[in-house]
Amino acid sequence: MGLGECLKSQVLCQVLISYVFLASGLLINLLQLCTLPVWWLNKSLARRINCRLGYCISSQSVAILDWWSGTECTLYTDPKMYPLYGNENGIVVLNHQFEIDFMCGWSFCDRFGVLGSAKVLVKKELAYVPVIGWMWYFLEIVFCKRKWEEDRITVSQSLQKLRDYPENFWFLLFCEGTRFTAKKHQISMEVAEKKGLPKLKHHLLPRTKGFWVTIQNLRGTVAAVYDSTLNFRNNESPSLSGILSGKKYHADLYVRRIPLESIPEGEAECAAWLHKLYQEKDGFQEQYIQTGRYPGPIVSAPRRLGPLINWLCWSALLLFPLGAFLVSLLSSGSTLTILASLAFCYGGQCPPFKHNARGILCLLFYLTFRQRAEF
Ligand SMILES: CC/C=C\C/C=C\C/C=C\C/C=C\C/C=C\C/C=C\CCC(=O)SCCNC(=O)CCNC(=O)[C@H](O)C(C)(C)COP(=O)(O)OP(=O)(O)OC[C@H]1O[C@@H](n2cnc3c(N)ncnc32)[C@H](O)[C@@H]1OP(=O)(O)O
Ligand SMILES: CCCCCCCC/C=C\CCCCCCCC(=O)OC[C@@H](O)COP(=O)(O)O
Repeated sequence: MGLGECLKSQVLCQVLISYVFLASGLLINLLQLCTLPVWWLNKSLARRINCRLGYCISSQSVAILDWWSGTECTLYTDPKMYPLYGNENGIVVLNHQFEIDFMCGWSFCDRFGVLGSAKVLVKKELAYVPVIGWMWYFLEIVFCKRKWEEDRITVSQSLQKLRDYPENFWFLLFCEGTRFTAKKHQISMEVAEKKGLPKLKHHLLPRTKGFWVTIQNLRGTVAAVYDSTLNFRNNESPSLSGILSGKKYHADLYVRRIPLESIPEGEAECAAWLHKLYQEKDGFQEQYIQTGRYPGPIVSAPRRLGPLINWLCWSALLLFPLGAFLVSLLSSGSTLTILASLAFCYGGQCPPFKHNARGILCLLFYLTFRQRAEF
């Protein structure tokens, strides 16, 4: 193991990264709160400011993925469509299988200049997660309760508000509605059978109502659906903790641009269209598993320096006071205080506390990533 890898695998590094993310995130949340008066004076300006502030948070996750772990993201798409990406509004339909799929999504957003304005339909519970959830509130992210009787009104209202959004945005939809597991797949295929729909091998049966309501409300605002299929090389299942400890993965994303006019308007026709799309997506997944690649050419969408610069600036800003505090602690000369601090910092690496340190570090992520067993 080289020096770089050894450094990245240190729990202390991961604690420092998390500290920078949390401290800067809360500070940015506070700044977002301060933009509230601007909303009443100049809504468009408030939205643009919040895009920049949101970028300061989400691009840290991109920096961890692209620069800290060195994960590579390869794009398969029609080169003729490439100039449109980032220069129009799009609805992204993505498979939901991997723990870090949202990070790869954000990385592609950054590569096309729409990271600050990226939107998504997320479960309401995520709105209460500090930093990310609070940031989303100011970015006008669309929350759903996964109770159609309520969502049909609230989701429509939130989508209508995006019609005069001042920046180009991508609206991400995980139509499967939850992350893929074997058990959920089995239940979902039973539903498919009851509905007389063809079975899918690599996807859950898509939930069609959210897609239909999105198309209906964003028609005229959004130019196309970006049908996107994500996979990782070597059959890897990447994890957030792997990324944090510097493990490099290789993501492949296949994107097809489908003009919105070609999607039927009626609810039943739109649902049938989405089911057909997922059958095609299933075929692309199968092809990837069999051959290690998607149909179509690879186009270059390189990682950008912005996230790295943003991350380094926040790190410098927030690690400096921490370092100054440690120096003052050491120079205090109190043996007891120094020993207590060392025990606090390194205790997490000694058995039986080894996993506790990571446990504390990942508490926030646990709240977010826990899977609902009852689904
Ligand atoms: C160039 C590069 C391109 C792309 C780059 C890629 C991406 C970048 C883009 C943006 C990035 C931005 C942000 C990313 C950041 C973070 C995102 C992170 C995480 C979000 C994760 C989530 O929160 S996912 C959960 C929330 N989302 C959804 O649920 C969406 C899908 N769901 C729906 O649409 C639902 O319809 C609903 C939520 C609107 C309403 O749900 P409800 O359950 O009330 O109704 P349903 O219609 O779904 O259910 C009733 C019908 O479903 C049938 N049924 C029952 N059981 C099942 C089952 N197990 N499977 C399937 N279907 C089932 C039931 O029979 C009913 O059928 P009907 O025929 O009567 O409709
Ligand atoms: C710490 C260093 C910087 C790392 C940056 C990473 C930021 C991560 C912080 C908080 C995470 C918030 C992002 C939310 C994305 C979570 C995706 C998710 O939760 O999917 C669950 C969804 O499928 C449905 O779940 P269930 O059907 O309820 O099961």
